[in-house]
Amino acid sequence: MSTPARPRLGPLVFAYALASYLVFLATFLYAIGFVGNLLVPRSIDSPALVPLGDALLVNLGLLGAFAVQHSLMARPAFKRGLVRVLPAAAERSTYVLASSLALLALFWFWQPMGGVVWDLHEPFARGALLGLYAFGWCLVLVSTFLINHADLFGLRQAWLYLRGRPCPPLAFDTPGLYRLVRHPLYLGWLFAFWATPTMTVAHLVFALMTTAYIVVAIQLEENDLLAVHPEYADYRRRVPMLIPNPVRKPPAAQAAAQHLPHDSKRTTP
Ligand SMILES: C[S@@+](CC[C@H](N)C(=O)[O-])C[C@H]1O[C@@H](n2cnc3c(N)ncnc32)[C@H](O)[C@@H]1O
Repeated sequence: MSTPARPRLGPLVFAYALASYLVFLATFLYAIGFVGNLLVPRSIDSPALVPLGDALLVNLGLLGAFAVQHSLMARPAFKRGLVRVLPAAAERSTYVLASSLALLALFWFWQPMGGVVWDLHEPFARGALLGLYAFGWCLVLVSTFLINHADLFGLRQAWLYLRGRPCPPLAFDTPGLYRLVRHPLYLGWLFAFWATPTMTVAHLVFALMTTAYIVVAIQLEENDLLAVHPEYADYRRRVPMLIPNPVRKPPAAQAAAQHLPHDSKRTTP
């Protein structure tokens, strides 16, 4: 059997993917410190430097810029344009790098606003909210592994390209938490952005705007998923978007109730 030819740009594309992934990792860690006011030089609640109105304008601009970058670059038409100028194997890494840089810019130029919306003093309540904060970030990380961490961050595509192998798209799957809700990763973000013992005005603006963005992003993402995976329509009918339904029957019981065979790993959450 002949070994596949290795593309000339393989090592470069793989190095780019690795570098983009490292930038993402640094951004992810910084985000935990930024939102939680932990260990970073500039956080969401650093001392206010400019008047409230100016700070609000800057922050809304930063959040808007991130939303536009993140959603525009995820659209299939944009991706088609990008792979005319870049190897397809570098497309996802470019998205990861651009999203990380947009977030780092947001963290760096963010203007704290002062003002306290709520501040819990009771140690148990504070501990509980900090626990939910940590839970949110863990949920984000675990969800990336459930979908496919290496694919989500462009490493799989670059690795297969380096080896001269084809990169078939992943089949649609609904593993683990994806059987409870359709968007566990976004749910993790919601926990991470809202669970705080001290809610400031700046933090509230951040949480409100990111929540609005998540709702819009879900619509766009689901339209794209429906176009590629027709079985998503059935999945969407049966599995809640963000809030698990504790009385929902497991899939096997649903199939039995409807006298349907229960055998599909991929299409039955
Ligand atoms: C940042 S992830 C967020 C996934 C999901 N919205 C969530 O909150 O867990 C976005 C990528 O995941 C992919 N995706 C979403 N649901 C998926 C599923 N059930 N199986 C595989 N990929 C999925 C989308 O196509 C998109 O490329």
